[in-house]
Amino acid sequence: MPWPRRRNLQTTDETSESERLLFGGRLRYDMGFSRYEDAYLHLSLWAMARRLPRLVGSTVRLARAADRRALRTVAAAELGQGIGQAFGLVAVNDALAALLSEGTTADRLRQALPSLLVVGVVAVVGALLASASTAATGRLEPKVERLATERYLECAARVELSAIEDAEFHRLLDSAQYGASSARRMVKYCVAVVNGLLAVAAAAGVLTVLHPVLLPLLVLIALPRSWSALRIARRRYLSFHSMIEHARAGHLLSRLLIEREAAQEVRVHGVGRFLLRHFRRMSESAEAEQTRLAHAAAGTELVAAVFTGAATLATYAALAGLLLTGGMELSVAGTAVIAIRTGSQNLSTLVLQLNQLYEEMLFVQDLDRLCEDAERFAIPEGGLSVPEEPREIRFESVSFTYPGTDRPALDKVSLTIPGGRVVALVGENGSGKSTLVKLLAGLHLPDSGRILWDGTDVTAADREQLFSRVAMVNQDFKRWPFTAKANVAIGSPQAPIRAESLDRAAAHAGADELIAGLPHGWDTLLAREFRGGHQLSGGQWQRLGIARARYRTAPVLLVDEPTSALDARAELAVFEQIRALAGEGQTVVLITHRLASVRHADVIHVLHEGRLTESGSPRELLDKGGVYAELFRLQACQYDLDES
Ligand SMILES: Nc1ncnc2c1ncn2[C@@H]1O[C@H](COP(=O)(O)OP(=O)(O)OP(=O)(O)O)[C@@H](O)[C@H]1O
Repeated sequence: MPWPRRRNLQTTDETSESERLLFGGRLRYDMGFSRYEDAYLHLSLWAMARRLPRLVGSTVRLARAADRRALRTVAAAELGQGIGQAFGLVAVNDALAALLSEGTTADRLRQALPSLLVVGVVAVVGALLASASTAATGRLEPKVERLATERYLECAARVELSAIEDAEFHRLLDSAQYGASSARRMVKYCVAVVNGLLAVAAAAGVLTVLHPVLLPLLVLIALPRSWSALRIARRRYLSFHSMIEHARAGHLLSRLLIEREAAQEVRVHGVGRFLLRHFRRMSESAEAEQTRLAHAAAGTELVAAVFTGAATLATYAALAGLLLTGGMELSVAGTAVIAIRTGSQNLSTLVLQLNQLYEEMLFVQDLDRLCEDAERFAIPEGGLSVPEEPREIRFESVSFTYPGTDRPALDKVSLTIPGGRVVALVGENGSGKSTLVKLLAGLHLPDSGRILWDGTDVTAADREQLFSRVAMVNQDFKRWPFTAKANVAIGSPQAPIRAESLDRAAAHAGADELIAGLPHGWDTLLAREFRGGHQLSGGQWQRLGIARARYRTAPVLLVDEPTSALDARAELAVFEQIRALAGEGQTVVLITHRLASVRHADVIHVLHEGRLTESGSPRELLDKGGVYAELFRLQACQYDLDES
């Protein structure tokens, strides 16, 4: 049974005005060119049936890892119910045969009594087993979801920074997040499918015994519905994938409307109405896609219903024919009707559950694929050891271009960062300073050239060790929505928290008074979205960020615009402190646009459009009269500063 042609799978075509204005164009993936289609969606009904055991197998493995005892209970209870159903049908057959036989009513009832008793016992045992299975499944499901979520988070956390910035990987992150809840539901559907299979097998067995022609007829009844269910599921999944970025954008708009950072502009500039209008437009596009899917599903279901009806008619016609030609007894025909009804009901339920299992499987496969990709993009483990206190860090003709861009952010940069000194990176916006720092920290690797920590090439270095040698405060350092204590201690998250180290780090960053003034001191929650949360100003956050980097006590400190939000006095104090660090042997790489603040740096490197244009001490650069000297004088004029 072939899958629908691609033409039928396209999502609604229009690009909304909102997509164009806010996001620069169409937010739909063209699934026709996607590898997903080939790899995972060319599934015929037969191929799907063949995959089923592997599918159930992988869920069972996950469930076994989650709770072996609960799994055993579920398996035993489901098997018991299946066997019970077969016994039940046979007993119904015997009871009917007894009831329809010759003799008085009392005799026939007496004859049928043992079989009726079996039917009753089977029903009671079945109910007990079903409740045992429900309890165990309820215990199992959340554990399976937790395991799958942990797997998702681990995969996401171990990849290179470039993967996180990659749109394709992001899409996978988006869709795979549903994998964990799908894994949870797969447990339920697996149980239901196994249960359904046993029930269908029981009905099929009874039907085959009654008359061999009845079994293929039963299958015929179920086929159209299976076809339609799988076709609809596949269409839905494909649509989900092609619309995933659109859905994310819609979600983003609704979040922007309520988030704190945007709240002021939302009100003063009237952005609320603007966002709401675009939210509505985006939602309308999504609704149009849902309508398209619903229409397609209705058509498919109608076709399936016609075939199911025809197959049912054929089945009952065959039964009537058998009765009329004497090919079947009346009592047997009675059981056959019951078995066909139960069997086709069971089959329909089975198909529905298989379909749900299939849909969930697609999302679990996304999670699998994420983990495969995460493996490919993973930050490698092990490597050359990185010196604990490097004498120098050298860039040798380093070039780097961000994935998806044409212009190199760094172009053949060669420079030296002497250990235990303050080195300033200076240059206009977009000249490559932050990129240089990211490469220095091992967050990106150079496309060409080498970065050497003494003799150790960063590309071959043990990256975990490299990260442990670096403390970082960048422009958009994370403002963790935790307590002040956690916000500083997170600088060294593996180490036990020491109060005196916290106080020292705070004093260093000029944050000691700030901490003392907080309502609960170090234990004050710095997230207004929680009850009792406290709001810090930008400059206060920056002090905490600096305290965090200080708390980490790594040999190399990378500070990117550390003082942009600080008042003049605090800025001066922070630079004093940073200079003092070099005195203690720490290497400091400092990015700032405040050139007066780097007058006391040991070395200044000036970048322009990704290239190194000047290097030297502040005095040398001023004397040289190049870009630094010009920028410095410009700023000095503004502040009426003297060169000295
Ligand atoms: N994650 C990224 N993906 C793609 N391009 C990037 C990324 N980050 C920076 N760039 C580009 O790389 C170039 C250098 O950026 P970088 O942030 O290193 O400059 P900078 O000197 O630190 O600028 P600023 O002074 O404004 O902070 C810019 O053209 C920027 O657009």
